[in-house]
Amino acid sequence: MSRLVVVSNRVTVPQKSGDAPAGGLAVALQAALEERGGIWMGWSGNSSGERGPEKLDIREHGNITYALTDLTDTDVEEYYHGFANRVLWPICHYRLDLAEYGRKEMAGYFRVNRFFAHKLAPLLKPDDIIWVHDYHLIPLAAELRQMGFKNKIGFFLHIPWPPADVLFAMPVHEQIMRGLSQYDLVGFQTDFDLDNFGGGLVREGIGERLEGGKKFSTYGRTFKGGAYSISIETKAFAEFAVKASKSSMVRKARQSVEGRDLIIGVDRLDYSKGITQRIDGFEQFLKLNPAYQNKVTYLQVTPKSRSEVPEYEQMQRTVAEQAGRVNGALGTVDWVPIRYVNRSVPRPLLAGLYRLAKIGLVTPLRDGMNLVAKEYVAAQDPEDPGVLVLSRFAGAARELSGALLVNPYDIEGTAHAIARGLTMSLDERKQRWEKMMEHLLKYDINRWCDDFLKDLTEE
Ligand SMILES: O=P(O)(O)OC[C@H]1O[C@H](O[C@H]2O[C@H](CO)[C@@H](O)[C@H](O)[C@H]2O)[C@H](O)[C@@H](O)[C@@H]1O
Ligand SMILES: O=c1ccn([C@@H]2O[C@H](COP(=O)(O)OP(=O)(O)O)[C@@H](O)[C@H]2O)c(=O)[nH]1
Repeated sequence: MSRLVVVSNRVTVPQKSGDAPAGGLAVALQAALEERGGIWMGWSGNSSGERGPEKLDIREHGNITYALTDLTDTDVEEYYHGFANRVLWPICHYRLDLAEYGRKEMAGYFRVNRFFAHKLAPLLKPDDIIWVHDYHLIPLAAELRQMGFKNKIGFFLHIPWPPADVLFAMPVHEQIMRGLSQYDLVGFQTDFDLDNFGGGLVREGIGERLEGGKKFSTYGRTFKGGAYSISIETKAFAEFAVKASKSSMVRKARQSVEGRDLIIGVDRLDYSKGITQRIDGFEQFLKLNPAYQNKVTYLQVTPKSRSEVPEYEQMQRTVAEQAGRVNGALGTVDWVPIRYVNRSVPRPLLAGLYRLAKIGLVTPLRDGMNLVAKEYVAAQDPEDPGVLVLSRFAGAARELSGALLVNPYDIEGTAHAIARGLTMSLDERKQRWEKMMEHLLKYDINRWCDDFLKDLTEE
């Protein structure tokens, strides 16, 4: 069997404590690679004023070889903060208003991709299967092809792909599309994203959809496309949640809510996650349903993310102020309606908290998939499952039809869904949960990985 070489910007080498990293890509790739073994190459997360050592930092853990490279401060500024997170991220999340395009950042993005290709090249063998992940590294295949590599190279985009009119607002959209054409398979989270991609090629007159959208022809190449919904280790996570719910930390959390119903939200501090609209929805719920005042606690776990990017820094203040305002207005001497935790919580504890919560509130304005939604479902007690309130704009909504689907821009709609979830009969909760759990057991992280690699390697 060919060796698998995974490349992504974010690589998280397991710590001694066994803590899983926050961020779905790292969590999912860790699980996928543990099963198969292989190389995982990417950014170490470190940077300095000058280019670091020539050699990659190689670390072995189980059957995974981690190959890490440092970047310079300028690289991080231009490639990661600048182009990836201030142009591609907002555009792909339909936020043209937040895109800050600059030629310097764009050049830095392409430069770092070339740098990654040169770092990766010495590790590669002719029959390696290369699997590149996410928007940071779209031009990587083109760089490798230029260096003469003929390997099968696949690409998976973890975030949404927008419709043509949104994409074309990005001045370098053509270079980006051209970059994607150098892969053998380009995978998206949902059929909607795949459709947007094909639609963009056709609209711009630069390509064709073949075989009903399963293949594309553009820039002189024909390559496959597909939708592969990323997932979790469903069975293991469910077992994990049972164990975690008996831990002292979760016991303490249970005691601290003093018999109130727990509502949980877990998201990186990111404008795409709809946190401010969600808090408005919760406030509205309390106002419309005063009988629930002092009867529910909403726990929002929100680790800091990309804090050097101005929009994220600003959001940190906004959310903290908003939670403070709601607590000030509606809280009482013995009840704090919103518990806002602005740091990362280890996944074992999260699993137990999900199981404790009557409602999982997952309301992004736009999200590639959202693994938190899947984790919440997997963690539930089959005899007394909680209710998932899920944004229709999360990739996960294409699969989790047992959730209460909401439009996150409709604040009252979210408020009503919370009320509906809290009063739902046990029979209906079970029915909805069983449907979702059955799906997640079948379509878990291994299925995602197998399906993608099968399509990449088969002729
Ligand atoms: O690496 P960071 O800049 O700290 O950000 C964390 C990750 O955020 C994004 O995650 C996406 O991937 C998830 C798994 O496929 C998906 O469920 C979620 O909807 C996406 O937002 C980003 O795409 C990753 O590259 C980042 O590592
Ligand atoms: O404090 C936290 C917050 C999140 N996560 C994990 O980070 C991932 C978030 O993935 P998701 O796809 O929901 O969103 P992303 O952050 O990748 O956009 C999930 O596995 C969470 O369990 C975590 O371990 N600790």
